[in-house]
Amino acid sequence: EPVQFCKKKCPVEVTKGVNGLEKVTLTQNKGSSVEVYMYGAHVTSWKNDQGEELLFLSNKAIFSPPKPIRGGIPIVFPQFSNLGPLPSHGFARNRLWVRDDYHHPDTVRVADGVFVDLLLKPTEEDLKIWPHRFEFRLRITLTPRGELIMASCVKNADTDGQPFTFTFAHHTYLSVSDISKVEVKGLAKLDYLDNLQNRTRQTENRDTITINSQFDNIYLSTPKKIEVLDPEKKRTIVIQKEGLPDVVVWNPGEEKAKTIEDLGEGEYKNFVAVEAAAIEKPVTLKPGEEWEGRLEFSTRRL
Ligand SMILES: O=P(O)(O)OC[C@H]1O[C@H](O)[C@H](O)[C@@H](O)[C@@H]1O
Repeated sequence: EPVQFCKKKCPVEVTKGVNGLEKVTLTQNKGSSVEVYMYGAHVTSWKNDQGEELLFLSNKAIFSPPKPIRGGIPIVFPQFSNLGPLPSHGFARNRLWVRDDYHHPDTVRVADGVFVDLLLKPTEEDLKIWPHRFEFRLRITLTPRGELIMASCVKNADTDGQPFTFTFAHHTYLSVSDISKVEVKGLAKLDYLDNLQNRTRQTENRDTITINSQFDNIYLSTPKKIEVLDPEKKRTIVIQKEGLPDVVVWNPGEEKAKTIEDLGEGEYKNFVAVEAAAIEKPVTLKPGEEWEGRLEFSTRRL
């Protein structure tokens, strides 16, 4: 008989998820929860105090390594898209991360709440395609008020080696009732790179972004706060970030969605990817140096 520590539901539970993949569930008393797969350090679910799911997860998501999981919050590291020699979006999203409960870098800000600490280090195989001894620490916190916080710390652990350079994104699939009604606020007047036009630089002239077809822009040097309004669900998802200057806004639209095998029919309507990122100015770390990023999600009634 295992010793029972928690009389109530354990705030941090490790169970087997889809296909037996290890999953960590964080819960708070008021009913909020977060689910994280060790495969990819991939958050697949976040529910607020009202028990509403805020993240989109495809009905056809494939939980089978090395396929990345379609939906939730994939970690894009050390390369965004095809901006380098690695496979698109790097490899962190299709590696098995480990629990890192005993090493808390002082530099990562601790918030009140339940959290899990995850770690990714390169295998010998990884070093063949990206020859840099990095340590990626990720603390995923669920606050007492049901907010989700992702705190990242990347270290160049190759103490007598070379500097390395990376790009990064939290590829967040936010759940929305209808993509054509969603409003993204906080990106007015900013320059962006249009991924659909060879990343040519343009300027956003709208105050509020609405999406009616395939959309794939990298907004540059964005403010710390971005809001995603869902009028049908009468709620706003608030994104606050530090160390992540860029924001990718992506939706494949109807035609492109049909070519994505792990996306169900019509499911493109039910998400908008709003990705806090560091892309335009890649991050370079000398041996021993660390980089930090912080992302916080909360909800508000409209
Ligand atoms: O299908 P994936 O490799 O997960 O990439 C999905 C999408 O990620 C980002 O949002 C890029 O800006 C898009 O160009 C890409 O299509």
